[in-house]
Amino acid sequence: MLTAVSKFRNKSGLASTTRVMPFFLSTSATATATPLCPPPSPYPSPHFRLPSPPRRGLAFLAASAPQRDLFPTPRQAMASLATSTAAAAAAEVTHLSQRDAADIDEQLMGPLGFSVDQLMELAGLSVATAVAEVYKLSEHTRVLIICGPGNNGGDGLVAARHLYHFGYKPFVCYPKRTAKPLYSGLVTQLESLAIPFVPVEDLPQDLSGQYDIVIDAMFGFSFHGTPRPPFDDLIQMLVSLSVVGDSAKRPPIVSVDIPSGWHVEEGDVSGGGIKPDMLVSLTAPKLCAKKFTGPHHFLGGRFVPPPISSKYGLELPPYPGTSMCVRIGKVPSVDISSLRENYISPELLENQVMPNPFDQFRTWFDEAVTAGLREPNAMALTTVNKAGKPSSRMVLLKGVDKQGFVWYTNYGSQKAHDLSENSNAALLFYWNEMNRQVILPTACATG
Ligand SMILES: NC(=O)C1=CN([C@@H]2O[C@H](COP(=O)(O)OP(=O)(O)OC[C@H]3O[C@@H](n4cnc5c(N)ncnc54)[C@H](O)[C@@H]3O)[C@@H](O)[C@H]2O)[C@H](O)CC1
Ligand SMILES: [K+]
Repeated sequence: MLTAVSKFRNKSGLASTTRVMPFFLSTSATATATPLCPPPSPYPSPHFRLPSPPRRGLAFLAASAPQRDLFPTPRQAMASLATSTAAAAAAEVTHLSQRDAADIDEQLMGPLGFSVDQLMELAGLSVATAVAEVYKLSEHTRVLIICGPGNNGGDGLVAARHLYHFGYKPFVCYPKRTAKPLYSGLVTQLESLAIPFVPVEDLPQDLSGQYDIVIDAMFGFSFHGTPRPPFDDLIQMLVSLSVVGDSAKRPPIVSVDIPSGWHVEEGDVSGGGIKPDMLVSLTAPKLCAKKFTGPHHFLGGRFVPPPISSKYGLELPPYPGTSMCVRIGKVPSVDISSLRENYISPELLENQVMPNPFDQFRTWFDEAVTAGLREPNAMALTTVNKAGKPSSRMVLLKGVDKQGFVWYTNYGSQKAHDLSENSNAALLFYWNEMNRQVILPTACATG
């Protein structure tokens, strides 16, 4: 049986999970022999040696499990997770003094041939991507960016532009504009996107009602002394915001490079400063970042060339893939019950589904591939042994035709063993980005 399912909201606004179009089709016309599933021609016959899966408790599967059908040990799987998130312990990461941060800046923009515009663009992009990684657009749309007079403020202006293009709705408070072409150009770019510039006096004393994120781009590593007006009041506004008890009821504060007002090396000396929820350190964390206790610490500014790394002995986590930011420190524990998604996909009605379930599957599958989903052929396979004990794992679809869905396994695997005892199995494709899933409770055939 093939069941096509799409998550949707019905017209009454009530969330509904299924408007089901069930199809019945046999994937087991030739189901006979055991043990099962050597792959049918023309597919090659892969044979993987598998260690026995753990018999009790959780099986930790590495992300590559679908391809290789491996059961890594929990320790291996956790190591893989740690690498992929590059969750380097903060203590192992180099923290820069104020002097070294300024020196590095000078060298980048001197002998190493960078321009300030370039570095600022990359810094601002890092901030925007880190924010988007943590605060999903669906729940945090309105972003207030408070920009200071120097390059930290410039990073904020650049981040505002990128956030706009990511779909957020930025508002910029930029009270002390610097009369240099770089800054006026950034302002013109934001004006051309109709991004509102909010005067300080128009900001509500309590920012909670109007904004979903507040980005603090007031001061970076050149800050010294105590903040002068109007930044003293702006910082106080963020201090009041950060003392609101329930962090879910107020906009999170994201500080760019340094929590504004903090001593660049000593941190929040008075104890009465901003307590950001997120810090995006640029190039390398400054010494004050050791005092940061919020849940999200990221590194951005993916432009450090080897001469700088070696001269300053920089120990920095690797950036994953093509990402412009990387998390530093441990991943915060999540309240699972608070995770939710508002599905706003179009309805799926029975009369919109193709009469032939294989055609419907093929259409959806091709759409998933075209949309660039990662491993759209990954599917959960559930088998049941003769004692009725079910087990699931991810495998890769290797073919589909009117006879059914094909995947490979070897005779020694647990799934092969289960299927030799009990031909009942289920397949589930889940294409999250498209709000679609396809469920196939079925019987399995030998290939
Ligand atoms: N290499 C990098 O990592 C890059 C980092 N970038 C960002 O640039 C800032 C540092 O920029 P800089 O212009 O040197 O300094 P600030 O933005 O921190 O601010 C200087 C600005 O602030 C005024 N100021 C200083 N103290 C006070 C005070 N007590 N009250 C009021 N005003 C004060 C000062 O007069 C200046 O006008 C770094 O942190 C990164 O965010 C680059 O964008 C890219 C390269
Ligand atoms: K800042």
